[in-house]
Amino acid sequence: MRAFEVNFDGLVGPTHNYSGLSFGNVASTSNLKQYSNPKLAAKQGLQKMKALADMGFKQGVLAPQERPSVATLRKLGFSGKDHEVIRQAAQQAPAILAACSSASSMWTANAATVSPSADTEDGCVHFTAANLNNKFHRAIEHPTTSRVLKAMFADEYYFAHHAALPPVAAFGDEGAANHTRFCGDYGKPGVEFFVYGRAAFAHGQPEPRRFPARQTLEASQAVARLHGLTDDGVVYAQQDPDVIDMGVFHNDVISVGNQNVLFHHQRSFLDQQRVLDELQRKLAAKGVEFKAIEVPEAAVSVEDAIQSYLFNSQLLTKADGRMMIVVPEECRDNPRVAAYLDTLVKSGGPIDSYKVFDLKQSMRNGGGPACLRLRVALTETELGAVNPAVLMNDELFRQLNQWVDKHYRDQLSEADLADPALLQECRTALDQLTQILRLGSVYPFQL
Ligand SMILES: N=C(N)NCCC[C@H](NC(=O)CCC(=O)O)C(=O)O
Repeated sequence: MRAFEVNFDGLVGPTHNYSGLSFGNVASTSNLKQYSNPKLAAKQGLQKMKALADMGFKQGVLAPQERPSVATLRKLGFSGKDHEVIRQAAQQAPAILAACSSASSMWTANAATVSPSADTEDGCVHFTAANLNNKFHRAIEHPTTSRVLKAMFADEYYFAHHAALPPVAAFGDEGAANHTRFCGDYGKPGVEFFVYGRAAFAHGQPEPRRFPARQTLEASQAVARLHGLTDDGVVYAQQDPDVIDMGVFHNDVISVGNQNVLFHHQRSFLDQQRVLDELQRKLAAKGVEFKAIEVPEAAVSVEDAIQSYLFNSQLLTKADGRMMIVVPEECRDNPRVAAYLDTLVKSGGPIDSYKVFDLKQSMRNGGGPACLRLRVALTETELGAVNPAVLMNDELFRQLNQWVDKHYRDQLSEADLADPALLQECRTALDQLTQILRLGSVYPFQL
């Protein structure tokens, strides 16, 4: 049966702003207090989705969340009517209001880890929502993420949903940003590659000293167990801790994979050769010839990789079987990265073209093309069981642009987050969105 990779991109929410919330993510902390443009951010994301859908790639959309999260503010002791909760938080704890207002669910690579049916014991597609435990503003995402995913992948015959792992640092889980699936055909059994930043229950193992390691080995192992993966279909690797300390806060900032290809930096993993050998061996046992494209530090430094987001790219298989790499404009603006990309596509290797998108609104918070999408490999039958209203086409693109034009502001500052009208605007917009995407009631204000 035919099978596809479907990319579900996060629709940027109406409260998109720059609050410097992610210690260890250089773009986030350095753009603190800049004015954001939520309308432009949402449109940049929609442009990418539509352009890729028009090129023949399967593309879906994942809804944003209700922000500010009044429910979270109430848990923290702010009380009264909703607008009073916001007023109190703005006066007493503006940084907490900002955290509760983040549109960070747009980076759907962090929404969940997904294992396709060909890899799992029970033959279902498995989803585990990521607890995003390392950052408060992201740790509040998973309950709504789970409801939205269930509204998109509702059929229990095909889709199995797991709640987020226990919300403690030892099980810190950042979802698909640290997970790559290698395979031949998307519908055939593959090897799932889990990359972690530290082992929580081991002592004396290397770990970063400056910035946090968000993902633990134990979290990755728990997800593999929940999904019913077998040892011959799993490889674990530790990210180089020194590189985390330079600002590589997720593995998808230093490597990306698709089918049998891994595109990665020379300094991606600890014990890199062992990792590559294990991937090669386990894939060979499934009849797949693994190809690693290693970018040397001499061609693109770790700093350039972080600044340009070369590896936070999408590798997409075209109809002719060759791959296209989707990169942010920052890659073209960096002369060393631009030169590398030109050489790469002319090298005769599996990647023979690249496509550039302007995603600056998201990039300023450390979110490139790969952060903005959750990959779900599906057979034709499974794709037929997905809520069709979330799949991108001309009509949905038109509707969503119109919806953004109607409800989004084109400027947002920290002070604007104190405006109680913003909450109302957000709820009105999301209520309509759940009708467009036929999600039912998924937001706290709707429950
Ligand atoms: N690499 C992947 N897959 N995702 C990128 C996530 C960026 C996100 N930034 C933020 O949450 C910044 C929000 C702010 O500072 O306002 C984060 O650090 O978790």
